Amino acid sequence: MRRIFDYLPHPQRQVVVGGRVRVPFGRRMMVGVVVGESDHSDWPVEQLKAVDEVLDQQPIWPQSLLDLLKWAGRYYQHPIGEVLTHALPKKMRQGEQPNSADIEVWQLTDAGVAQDAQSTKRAPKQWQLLELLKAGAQERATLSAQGVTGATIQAVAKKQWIESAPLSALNESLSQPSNQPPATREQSIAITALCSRLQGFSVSLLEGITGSGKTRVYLDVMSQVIEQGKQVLVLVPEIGLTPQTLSRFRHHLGVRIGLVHSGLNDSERLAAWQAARTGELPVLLGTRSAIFTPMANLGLIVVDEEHDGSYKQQDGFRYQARDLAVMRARNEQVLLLLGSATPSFESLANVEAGRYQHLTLSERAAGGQLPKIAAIDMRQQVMTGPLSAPIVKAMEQHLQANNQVLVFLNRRGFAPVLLCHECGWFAECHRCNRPFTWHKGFRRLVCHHCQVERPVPHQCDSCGSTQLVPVGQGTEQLEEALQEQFPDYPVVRIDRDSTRRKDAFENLVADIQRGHYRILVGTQMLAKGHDFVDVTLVVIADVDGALFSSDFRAGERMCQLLTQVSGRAGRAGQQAQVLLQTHYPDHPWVQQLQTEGYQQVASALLAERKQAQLPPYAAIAIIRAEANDETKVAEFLAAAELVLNTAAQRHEVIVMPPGPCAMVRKAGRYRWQLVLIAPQKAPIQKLLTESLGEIESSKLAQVVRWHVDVDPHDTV
Ligand SMILES: Nc1ncnc2c1ncn2[C@@H]1O[C@H](COP(=O)(O)OP(=O)(O)OP(=O)(O)O)[C@@H](O)[C@H]1O
Ligand SMILES: [Zn+2]
Repeated sequence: MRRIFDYLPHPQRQVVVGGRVRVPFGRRMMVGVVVGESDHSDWPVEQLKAVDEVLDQQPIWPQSLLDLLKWAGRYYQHPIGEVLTHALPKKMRQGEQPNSADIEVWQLTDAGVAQDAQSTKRAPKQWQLLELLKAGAQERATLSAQGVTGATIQAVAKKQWIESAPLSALNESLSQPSNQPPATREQSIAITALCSRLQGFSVSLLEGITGSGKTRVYLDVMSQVIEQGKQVLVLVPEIGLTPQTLSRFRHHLGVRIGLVHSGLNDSERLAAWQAARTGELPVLLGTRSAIFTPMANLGLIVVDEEHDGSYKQQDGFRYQARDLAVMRARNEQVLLLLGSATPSFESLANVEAGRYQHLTLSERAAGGQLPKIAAIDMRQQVMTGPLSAPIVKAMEQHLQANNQVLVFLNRRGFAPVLLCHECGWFAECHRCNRPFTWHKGFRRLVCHHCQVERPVPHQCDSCGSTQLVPVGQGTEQLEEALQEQFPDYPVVRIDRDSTRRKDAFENLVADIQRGHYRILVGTQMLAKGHDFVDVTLVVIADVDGALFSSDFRAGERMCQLLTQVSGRAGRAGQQAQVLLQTHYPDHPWVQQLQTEGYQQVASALLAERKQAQLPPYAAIAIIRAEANDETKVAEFLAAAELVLNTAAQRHEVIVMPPGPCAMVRKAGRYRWQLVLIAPQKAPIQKLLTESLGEIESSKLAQVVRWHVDVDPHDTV
């Protein structure tokens, strides 16, 4: 609900703003957060109920963070109650008291120290755990981020090779920061520039080409902040929290690092939150939602891969964590460091406008040149397998030289369409009107839009023929074909399907690092952020579909993705190559990426945005609605349009007439949207604030599902 509720104070105890209380709500008792005090209410005082129990003597959030949360609720047009709930660990929402003693720490016993690889030969996971603990005690949360499951811990504990340890063991186990190679000249310049800005608020964009050693810059600046006794908050993309990232941070900084990731249980989440909040935790490393963690003594925020789409929450409270980081750094008067090889156009525009400091790393830290992309014109190739002859030949060369080859294809499954050879019928999801993807390994057809599954048919639904053939290829098919073509070189596939099991992703990445595989096939999960030092050839199997997207951000996204994928090659300074298969070698993006770097392509595309008056040179918000009945959706948005058009703020905002989304039907519901555009963000915010109450109170608002998306990532 887009509102707050009034209560009378507790009869005896002091109620604090920003603290939790237990209150009667309807027939239940609920945990609530006090957002303010007032000496009057719009309700008659006899109708007001009193706070039943005061749960916190102190505010849970510092005032600055509570202000940020309130601001976020207003800016993203999301009910403050849900915003505050979103920002709290589950146990806090349930009314529990924070307790940092819940941290589970494990260390080796004497018997554990005595084990060797031989004694755990049949249990490699157990051996991995023993090896990890050799350097000293570790938290369960850090172990799970490195791919160790609870089951493995239990099994090894049962053998009495490990035991739980006090929190103090953790600090003893932290090694002295290890010696690092000297920073490069460009890294030193960036480090000095950043360290001179550690007082007060500012934003710096570190634009460093792939492999230029941005992490090294973060770590050196972080050490300085930690030395001053302050805390650092580091945000990484959803798939960026790998064992490798964690171990780099641990070794370089030599301090305890708190983690916020999806593998944590509720107690661990609460423990990390509390340790950050009290200031005892020097570094908190987490994904999107970590931006809401209170920190007693914040000195720096780092957002790695700041362009990454996973910083935007795509349901419920649709915030952008990078943008909130800017507000948070301002509220708490600290430096915000944004890093990327392919900065978002929003950040580039802020640099252009003089709002952000711009630092660049233009050379690879380990030497060597950034590989250039070379397009292979598919129209002239005779195809015998998924990859064209020049690519197969290049792969052979790189594999024979004992290097790894990465093959990128952003399409999961075996084939995107299963077609009847006799009549042309194809298996289609009736809830989305889109073809099913055939997953050969799971023996299922899966709709990639609504996740619904069905068994693979043996016969055509229409003519009964048994001649069903796959059309197009996904990573599963590519993996199979490559393994056949290169039987001597082990192939691994990394995508959402091959990493479904909880620890699978961490383990596969670790195995790639150890050189267990020579050919790596995968989607963007494989393409971003990893430092695979043996990869010397990157093959981009297919981009043609991405060239036809109607979203105005399609060009930006494609250039970012291709630059990031290409950047996995030659990171240890070797000669490296990137080959791209396309039927459209003359397409301007493909052309530009071959001859120029991301910077040039970005500035050309930014100029187009400016001319077309699209973000980042304009602001957009979308109201989306969906329902089983299409007329209801259309009616609801038409009514919303009317409300928006009669509102006082209307003149600065263009209200586009409602229309169907590009994918008009999904999971059985029809989807329409209404787009608002204005030269600035403020008028849109004012207009929405003024109008949403009325839009929400209409009858149709209860019938259709709808939401507001401010600064949407997807606009079609
Ligand atoms: N000063 C240095 N001297 C030698 N090697 C370095 C130095 N700094 C970083 N490296 C090495 O260079 C490689 C690339 O560094 P890093 O992964 O930090 O790059 P990055 O800028 O984050 O790249 P990307 O954007 O592609 O993820 C790593 O193997 C790292 O160990
Ligand atoms: Zn579907």
